[in-house]
Parts: sequence; C-alpha cells; structure tokens
Amino acid sequence: MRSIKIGTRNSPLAMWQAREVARNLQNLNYTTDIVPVLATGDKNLTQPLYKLGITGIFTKDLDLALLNNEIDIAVHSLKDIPTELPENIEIIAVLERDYPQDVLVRKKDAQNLELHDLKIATSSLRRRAFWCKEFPDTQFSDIRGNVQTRLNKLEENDFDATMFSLAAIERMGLDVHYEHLPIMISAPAQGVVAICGRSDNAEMKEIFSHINHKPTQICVEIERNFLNTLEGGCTAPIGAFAEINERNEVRFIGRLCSLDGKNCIETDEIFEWNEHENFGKTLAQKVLENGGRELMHQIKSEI
Ligand SMILES: NCc1[nH]cc(CCC(=O)O)c1CC(=O)O
Repeated sequence: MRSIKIGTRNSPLAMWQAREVARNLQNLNYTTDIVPVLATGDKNLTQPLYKLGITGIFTKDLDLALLNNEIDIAVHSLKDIPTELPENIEIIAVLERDYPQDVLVRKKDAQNLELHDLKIATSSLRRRAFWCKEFPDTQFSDIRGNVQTRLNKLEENDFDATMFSLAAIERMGLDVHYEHLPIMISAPAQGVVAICGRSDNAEMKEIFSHINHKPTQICVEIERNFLNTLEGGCTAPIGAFAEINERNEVRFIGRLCSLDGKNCIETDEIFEWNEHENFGKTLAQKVLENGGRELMHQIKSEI
C-alpha cells in the first residue's frame, strides 16, 4: 500500500502527536508521511480564542485538507476538536490517555508566594473560573501561544504563574517544575490524541480500528457528550473527567461554573457503562435541571 499521509499542525506538540500516530502505524507495517499544515489558530495570537468567536479554529484548516484528499487522516488534541464535526469527517480513533491533569507552573521569582497571591496568566475560561472559585481575588491576564511560547512569556511578563495540561509538558519533555492542582477539573478529552478521517474512507477506518484505545474512547465520549449537551454551541467554563475504575465502572466528575467561579454545579457519579446509553447527555441534563440552564443563560449574556 502507498504511504499514509498524516496531516497535523506544525507546533512542536502537534508534531509530537503526529509522530506518535506514525509510530502506531509503523508497528502495523504501514509507511507514513507527515504533512504539516499552518492552522489559523496559530496565526492570530493577539486575542483569546473565545473572543474570535469561532469553534474549531485549530481544526478547520486540517478539515479542509482532509476533505480535499490532501491528507488521509488529521491528528489533533481531542480537546481542541469541536463536539460537532463537519459533514464527512469523524473521529476514527483515539490513543490511550496518559496525563489528563492541569498543572501550575510558576516563574522563578514567584516560587515562594501563596497560591491566593499569585497573578495568573491564562486565556482559558475554565481555568480562570475554577481558579476564581478557590481564590476569588486573583488578578488574571491573557496568554496565548504554544507551550514553549507561554513559558517564555511567563519569565518576561508581570504575572507569576500559568496553567498547562500536564500531557503537553510530558510530551515536550520540558524540564519545568510544576504543581498538581486538585482544585481543577480538566477540560473534556484533555490529554487525548485523536485521529480524524473521512467518513467515506473505509480503508482508514479499518486500519485505525486496530489502533483505537477503547477505554479512552468510552471516557472521552462521555466527557464530550456532557460538554455538547451543556453548551449547545456556546463556550463556558466546563470541566469533565471520566475514568474506568478497578471494578470496571465509570467514575465521572463534571462541573459547570459561572465565569467568576462563584456559582458552580458539580456532579460526581459512579456507574456501569453500556454502549446503548448516552451517559454524558444524561449527566448534563441533570446539571441543567439543577440550575445549569440559568447558569448557561447568564454565561452567554456575559461573554
Ligand atoms: N489549550 C490548548 C491545548 N490543546 C491541547 C493542549 C495540550 C494537550 C492536551 O491536553 O490534550 C493544549 C495546551 C494546554 O492546555 O496547556
């Protein structure tokens, strides 16, 4: 067979993810070509993403390349993929999740400050709101760019610390000191690499059915259905994390917060999974009925 063309953004983390998918394919004796594509999301670094008002800003250039048959598959961080996909594009596999958590990284001269005194740089609504829930008087500033850029900006600017996905730090092999943050709940599908293909490409679907990590897929489907049901197309501070425990049950933790973190609705449940039920949707509906609907209206009017 000819070589499989792997489309990816060209950031260091995206390239790592593409090489990881290539390695999986090579283990099955396929040859691969990595095709880097400059994504719109990497071009405008002056505004936070939610202000650009577009979902899928990281994915749409690769969607186009995929639909134009320039690439056979597109590799993404699943947390960057909108819950509603374009026609004829679907997620055909996910790799095993390794590090789902958010961590805190401080600049050198802020090592001894208390958490509530830190000036935090983040452009994530979720990280900001969840941090505010614990430390309401915190000063925030925006920060954009890939992990390396954000680390540089941290040393150069007047803020003390920022938050990263631990997956990004581990994958880049960055030698930075970080702190775990039990106050955070990760973004839906954080730490998961996803492979998108064309729905009408049966050959890629067959190949990737051997690469897909089923337990990860089960968890991220619940998280993404939870997100999709809550948001209905708008962005909001939402955390969602599912994992399969030693008794083969799913434990799900979800949270919806007002932008200032003052109003939060949380759910924490353990259940037996089956493929017929849309658990993410049911869990989100409970949140909506418990005050989530009003909270979503409030968030929409504030953004
Ligand atoms: N927000 C951008 C983004 N999208 C995916 C990752 C890292 C990889 C992942 O968590 O899947 C990051 C960086 C971060 O959140 O710090």
